[in-house]
Amino acid sequence: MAPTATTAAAAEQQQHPRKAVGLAAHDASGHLSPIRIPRRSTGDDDVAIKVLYCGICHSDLHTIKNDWRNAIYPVVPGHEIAGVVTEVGKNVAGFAAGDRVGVGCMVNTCRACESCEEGAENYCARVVLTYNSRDRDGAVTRGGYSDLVVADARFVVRFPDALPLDVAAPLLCAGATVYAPMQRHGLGAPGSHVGVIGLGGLGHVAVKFARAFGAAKVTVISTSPGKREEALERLGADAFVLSTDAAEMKAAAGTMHGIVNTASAAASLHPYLALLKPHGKMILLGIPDKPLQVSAFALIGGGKTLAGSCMASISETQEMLDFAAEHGVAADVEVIGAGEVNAAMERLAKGDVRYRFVIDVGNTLKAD
Ligand SMILES: NC(=O)C1=CN([C@@H]2O[C@H](COP(=O)(O)OP(=O)(O)OC[C@H]3O[C@@H](n4cnc5c(N)ncnc54)[C@H](OP(=O)(O)O)[C@@H]3O)[C@@H](O)[C@H]2O)C=CC1
Ligand SMILES: O=C/C=C/c1ccc(O)c(O)c1
Ligand SMILES: [Zn+2]
Ligand SMILES: [Zn+2]
Repeated sequence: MAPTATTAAAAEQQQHPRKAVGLAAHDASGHLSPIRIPRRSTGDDDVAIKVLYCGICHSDLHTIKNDWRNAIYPVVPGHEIAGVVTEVGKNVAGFAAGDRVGVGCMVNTCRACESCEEGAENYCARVVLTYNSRDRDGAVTRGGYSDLVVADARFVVRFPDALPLDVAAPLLCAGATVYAPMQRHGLGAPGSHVGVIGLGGLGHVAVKFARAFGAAKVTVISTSPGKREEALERLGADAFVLSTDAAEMKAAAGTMHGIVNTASAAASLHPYLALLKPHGKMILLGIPDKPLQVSAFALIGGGKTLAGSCMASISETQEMLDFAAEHGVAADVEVIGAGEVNAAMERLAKGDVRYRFVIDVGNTLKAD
């Protein structure tokens, strides 16, 4: 006999006896409201974390609005989770109570496939995302818009002391997601010219990492003229191209060794691919709700590469945090209270954030 909703809930309650408070969306309106969520007891390989901050990634907005048609409601988003360890399981050696730790985009994998074996967990076909995924026990994962998370130690990273948690939380997704492919493909390497499409959460951190890598030139390609001055005066970009300005796009054509594409909405790739030098690479990170189209000539002409990249491995994420601490890279954040999260989502949808909202979970998300 198929389990009913009540038997499934009872089973989850038994497996997950702890109660946490979170923020959940119950439908594609994306409206977030308080919810009590079950959390598992701290297992032998687990780390229990008191959440202090959680970044708001555009993937959170895509998911609660069901842009990708994969929402498992109620969705508790959040995969830029920063906090302190409260308890560790008996097999956990690398973490102790009081440690400053984070959880990013994934909380489990199959641990046996080629990707897992080579430390590329982010490419495991059975990766379990921090939220909106089914874990191996069948429970739906719920993310860091909550006051407590319990995660396997394999998927927990440590914040260097030099990184304050509020500005470091967005590095767990935005930072890791741009750092990993930029390193893998040499984007932003010394002597190179790198372009960044989309000056948002991922984009502004990509500019900072390119600067820190020693890029010869960093160009922001943006739909927002209002971001020009800040990109040039404060974020460290050398040039700013307004993508809606044909003359500016023409002047930049054929000048870039690589481009990091973080656009969150569907846009023709052709004008952007034209910015690449011959044999240039575009790394596609943005996940619009509609498929992208590309003509063969846009890639064949010039021998250009279009490559996707998904999140980052745990080792790449820890390497990125250590690099960021050493080179003074952190996110530009607007810290908000839990009660402001719906207004923040509306602003994020309009690109009205400089450049990452971060929820002050520790001080503002509490059980009634
Ligand atoms: N591949 C992966 O593993 C990951 C993918 N993502 C995805 O990356 C995307 C960006 O995430 P995030 O940085 O948090 O989002 P943000 O909303 O912070 O930034 C996205 C930026 O894209 C630009 N943009 C928006 N619409 C358009 C458009 N029509 N054409 C061109 N540019 C546009 C805007 O920049 P501007 O105003 O300068 O034009 C905007 O600020 C999302 O789709 C997210 O789901 C996120 C993390 C991991
Ligand atoms: O925002 C970070 C993660 C995005 C993402 C990667 C892979 C996948 O299947 C998703 O649903 C989201
Ligand atoms: Zn994300
Ligand atoms: Zn695997």
